[in-house]
Amino acid sequence: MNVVEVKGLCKSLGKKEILKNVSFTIGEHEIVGFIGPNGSGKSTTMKCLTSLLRPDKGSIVICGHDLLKEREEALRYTSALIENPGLFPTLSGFENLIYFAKLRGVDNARVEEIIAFTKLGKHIHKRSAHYSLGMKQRLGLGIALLAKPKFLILDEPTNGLDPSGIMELREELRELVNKEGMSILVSSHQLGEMDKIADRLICINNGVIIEPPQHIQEQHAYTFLFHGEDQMRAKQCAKGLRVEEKNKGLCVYFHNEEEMQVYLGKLLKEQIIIRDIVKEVIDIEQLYREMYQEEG
Ligand SMILES: Nc1ncnc2c1ncn2[C@@H]1O[C@H](COP(=O)(O)OP(=O)(O)OP(=O)(O)O)[C@@H](O)[C@H]1O
Repeated sequence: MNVVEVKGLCKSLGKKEILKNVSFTIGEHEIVGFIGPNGSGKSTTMKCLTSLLRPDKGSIVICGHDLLKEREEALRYTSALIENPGLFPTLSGFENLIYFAKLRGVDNARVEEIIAFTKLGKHIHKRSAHYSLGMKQRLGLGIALLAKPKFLILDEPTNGLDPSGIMELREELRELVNKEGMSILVSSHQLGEMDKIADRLICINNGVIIEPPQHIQEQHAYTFLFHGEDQMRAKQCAKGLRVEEKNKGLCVYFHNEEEMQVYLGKLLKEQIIIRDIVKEVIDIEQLYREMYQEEG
């Protein structure tokens, strides 16, 4: 079942058409990266999903509830962190949490769980005005999670985070999906980061959803080295996959690990011996530039 179904979303702000017939779905337990250049319509889409903006046309269904017709039901399953976490700077992290917990009718046990999640330790009792951006983000995320949403929206959560903060966020999001069964839509214009965080990407440019090129979807590439004629036989085993013959061997692109397992199984069956395997690094940033230059 899809957690989110967006169909034919259109939104103009002033005289400008910002979203042009935007449609996509998000499945259960998925982390979906929402990428696009500055001003492409990511925040506008997210604001429509949280009911901060009303679309001119189209429909949004969250956990089976139509956001335009059954707003309360649909939003009961949704939580969002859009732009800066809206914290009260003079209150401590703990007081901020208690305030939002009361507002949402959340019990103390859940507050304790969220305090542990934020990993703020003794800082939880310090004024949030003194927190670093990473600490504010963690507290903001904690507040968004208080009511155990099924669908979490994060608008550029990596903004201002250093590489270790980004790595931590990645692990936290994966944990939320695995332990709390959440689906997450996370936006960024940093494709490199999104590529690591998300299971799948939705790309937007100029208010229009565009297909990521095939090579972005093939996120695993390995170069295999074989003896003599084995390379030709290995190529025949790769029917349906993209392959490139290189001086050093045969580079094969896979969409996921399972596809690679199937390929390795075929090599084994054909008794083709692999001399070496090298994981290729796909220059995702370069692909991104090409993609938006082509579209723009
Ligand atoms: N209130 C408004 N009135 C008119 N135009 C607006 C308004 N808010 C946003 N826009 C325009 O809508 C377009 C899309 O903005 P949006 O914030 O959705 O993009 P974004 O993809 O989230 O960009 P960024 O990555 O910079 O956050 C931009 O061209 C922006 O200038």
